[in-house]
Order: sequence, then structure tokens, then C-alpha cells
Amino acid sequence: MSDGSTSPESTTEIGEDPHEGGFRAHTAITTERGGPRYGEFSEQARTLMDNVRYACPTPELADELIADLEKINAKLAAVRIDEWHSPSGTRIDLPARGNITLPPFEVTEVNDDGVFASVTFRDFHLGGNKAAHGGHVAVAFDDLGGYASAVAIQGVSRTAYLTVQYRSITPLNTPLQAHTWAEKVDGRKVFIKGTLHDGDRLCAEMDALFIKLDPGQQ
Ligand SMILES: CCCCC/C=C\C/C=C\C/C=C\C/C=C\CCCC(=O)SCCNC(=O)CCNC(=O)[C@H](O)C(C)(C)COP(=O)(O)OP(=O)(O)OC[C@H]1O[C@@H](n2cnc3c(N)ncnc32)[C@H](O)[C@@H]1OP(=O)(O)O
Repeated sequence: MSDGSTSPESTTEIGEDPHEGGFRAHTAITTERGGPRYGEFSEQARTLMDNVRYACPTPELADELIADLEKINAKLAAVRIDEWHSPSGTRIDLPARGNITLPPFEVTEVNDDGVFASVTFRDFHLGGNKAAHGGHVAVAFDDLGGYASAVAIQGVSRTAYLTVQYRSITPLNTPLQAHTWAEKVDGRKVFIKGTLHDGDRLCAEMDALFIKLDPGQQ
């Protein structure tokens, strides 16, 4: 029986746009990859995760669901491509650039004060007692911090450290206000700060260092 998965080796590589290093110097920005309904597709995937998090299927239903998911995974495995060309992560018109592994956020403003976004943690981001898992809060800060770093240096950087102070409970299914900004740029070092608020209430703060990648750096 197939497990419906595929190894990275079986992912189709598209041999154009060679890149240097671990990240590309220019992040692709697209609004069309995956088609006009890619956003709805991503949302269905998130809803699947939400439901799986709370579902308690009967053994019979689990049998049925496994068969259904095997079919879906086989369809998806057939259209896997390399990371640089997949819609996920590059669809700037969609929440979290169409990347379902990130807590969905919508960037509301980018200006000299940094990046402002609305982030909504979902049921599948549950840590406990209706609150978001701290690791997911850090994921949101990492991505939005990386965004603020990219804006500050107009280039690609990688996280060297990231510290989160959890100040109060981060609720699920509530639009929260995230703000990330570059406090200081010192050579290749980009010092990033961030806050996450539920209205007036501070949920978490971030302190991070991003390092600008040298040309060709992995
Ligand atoms: C174009 C405009 C914007 C448009 C935006 C449009 C769309 C948005 C597109 C993209 C952006 C959006 C989002 C970003 C997306 C994702 C963000 C997530 C990023 C990640 O999720 S990324 C994965 C996790 N991350 C790693 O996987 C890193 C593993 N690691 C390494 O790859 C190396 O470790 C590295 C490269 C970090 C450094 O290595 P290296 O060899 O290049 O540099 P080196 O070690 O020499 O350090 C240089 C100076 O930094 C100091 N330094 C270094 N590390 C330090 C530490 N920890 N603490 C204190 N100081 C430190 C040194 O002390 C020295 O300081 P000094 O120069 O003063 O001596």
C-alpha cells in the first residue's frame, strides 16, 4: 500500500534561473502560480488541519478517510515541483504568501517603521487551553522578521537567533496585530524587533538577529 507521499528526489526540478547559495538573491513574486483558486485550495488544506486537530473518528471512518487522503496525496504527488517554482511562498496576493505551513497573515503595511501584518492563529496552531502554541508564534515572528530584514537591507538574510518573550496568552481564531522592524543594521547583521498584540494587549515580543547572506553563500 502506498503511503501517498513522495520523496524530495522525485520532485520535478525546473532547470532555469540558476541561483547562488541556499536562498535566491531575488525572491519570486507571483500572483498566478497555481491558478486563480490556489487561495481556496490552501484554505481547504488549513481547514483540513483544523478538523484533524479536533476530530475523533470511529475506526470505520478512519478507514474511509485514509482511503480518501491516499487519493488526494497521489494527485498532489503527481504535480510536485521544486521549491523555487511552487506557488507556496511566492503568492504575495494570498495569506502568508500561500504558504500553509505558516500561520496565515496578511501584510497590511510596509513603511519606514517596518512591516505591519494581521496574523490569525488557527485551531491547528493550538498549544493548549485555546491558546496558540509558542512555537507557532515564533514561526510567525521568524517569517515577518525575515520580511522586515529583507526590506531593511533589500536582500536575503538568514536567522542567526530569535528570542520570544511570551507576555500573555495568544488567542486562536482572532486577528492579531504583528509589527516587525529593523532596529539596527551593522554590516551584515540586521537586528530585528517584533511585537504581537491582541488589541491593546501585548501577547509576545521578539528580539532577533538576521545575517545578510554573502553572494554564493549556502
Ligand atoms: C526586496 C524588498 C522586499 C520585498 C519583499 C517581498 C516579498 C518578501 C520576500 C521575502 C522575505 C520574506 C520573508 C522571509 C522569509 C523567511 C524568513 C525565515 C528565515 C529563516 O528561517 S532562516 C533558517 C534558520 N536559520 C538558519 O538555518 C541559519 C543557520 N546558521 C547559518 O547559516 C550561519 O550561522 C549564519 C548565516 C546565520 C551566519 O554565518 P556566517 O558564516 O555567514 O557569518 P558569521 O558566523 O561570520 O557571522 C557574521 C556576524 O554575525 C555574528 N553572529 C552570527 N551568528 C550569531 C549569533 N547566533 N549570535 C550572535 N551573533 C552572531 C558573528 O559574530 C559575526 O559578527 P561580527 O561580524 O561582528 O564578528
